[in-house]
Amino acid sequence: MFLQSLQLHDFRNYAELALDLSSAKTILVGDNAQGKSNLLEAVQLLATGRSSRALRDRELVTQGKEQSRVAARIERLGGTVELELILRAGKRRTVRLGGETQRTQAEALGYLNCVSFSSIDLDLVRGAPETRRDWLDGILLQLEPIYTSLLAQYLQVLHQRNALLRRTDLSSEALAEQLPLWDDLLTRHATPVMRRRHRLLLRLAPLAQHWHRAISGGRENFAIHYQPQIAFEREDAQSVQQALTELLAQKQALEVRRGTSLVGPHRDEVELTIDGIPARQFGSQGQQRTLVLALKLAELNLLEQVTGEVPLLLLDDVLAELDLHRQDQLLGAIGERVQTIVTTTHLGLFDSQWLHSATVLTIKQGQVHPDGA
Ligand SMILES: Nc1ncnc2c1ncn2[C@@H]1O[C@H](COP(=O)(O)OP(=O)(O)OP(=O)(O)O)[C@@H](O)[C@H]1O
Repeated sequence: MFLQSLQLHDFRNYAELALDLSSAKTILVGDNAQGKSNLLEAVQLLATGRSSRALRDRELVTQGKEQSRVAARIERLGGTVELELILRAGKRRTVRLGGETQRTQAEALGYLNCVSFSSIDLDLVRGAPETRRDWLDGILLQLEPIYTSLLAQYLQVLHQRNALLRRTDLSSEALAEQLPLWDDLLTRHATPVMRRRHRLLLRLAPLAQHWHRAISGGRENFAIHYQPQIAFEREDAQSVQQALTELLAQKQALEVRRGTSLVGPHRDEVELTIDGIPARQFGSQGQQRTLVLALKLAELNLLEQVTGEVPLLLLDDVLAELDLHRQDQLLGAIGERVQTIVTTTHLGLFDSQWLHSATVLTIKQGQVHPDGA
């Protein structure tokens, strides 16, 4: 897969951009706050429908403007794909594929696959469980676009069930009457989300272990496990839903007291251990970085295995965070095959061979100039 071009209109600090990407490696260099991350964010948005930095489209549309346009031309094994996204402050998005408006955004997912790695990802190991859940979801959205609607449906049911649990005007009898319906909906929508997360981690684990051994020199034993609140002994849908229903029954009194849902994939954890010890609390900074790098490289391999296309790699200001050994591992893994866009404030951080084979573009106040301009 190759991202041939990117066009932006009134997106963040870009009034107008038409960028042709011709080499496998592009380095975007510029001072802080010039628009480097904004450009990668636009690519991420086309790949996953989400931004890791913005919660609302309003933040993505240039201040004072009504709407943004983000478009790309992607070369895939099956042919060239034109993707287009219109973002509006406070309104629905429009998604076009080959010029045709799609009914839902999910229909335009899966055409551009990318792995993003930024300094925020260093929180993948030490951050809150939500960070790891978001990471899994971001991969699943690309692997199986239908996951977008599975997750959205679950979150909607969760939201409505929480609203019910918070109601103060209901008698306990009235609540007890209404809850079983919501329990059924919650467990029914929770099950496909959890089964997909579980399967994803089973596939990611050996790949991440391979990279971890390569980077750490095989000295440590890394394990990664899905840790939902229920035992995943039997993973067929019926067993998972049954286990969730039983747990809900146990927690019901507590849920009513707290006024919130305490069971479901919104409480999932992903456990990362080094030699059996949780990396989150006990890993050194170096160990945590090695882990994150191994997870990202595993993500790259998995996307390629499943889609049959080499995904695009977006490295946002992250090389400076890695020591020379880890940089070498990363650059070695990328090799010549993986189209990579890297942002940096200093070209001095790059390996000279890499620098020679890359196209260097300077970003200044939302404009892109060829190197040296
Ligand atoms: N909706 C928006 N409208 C207009 N400008 C915006 C909008 N959102 C962000 N910006 C501008 O984009 C710039 C930030 O760009 P970006 O996050 O890409 O920085 P960067 O070049 O990656 O720098 P750093 O190295 O600090 O991360 C800021 O100048 C900010 O004011």
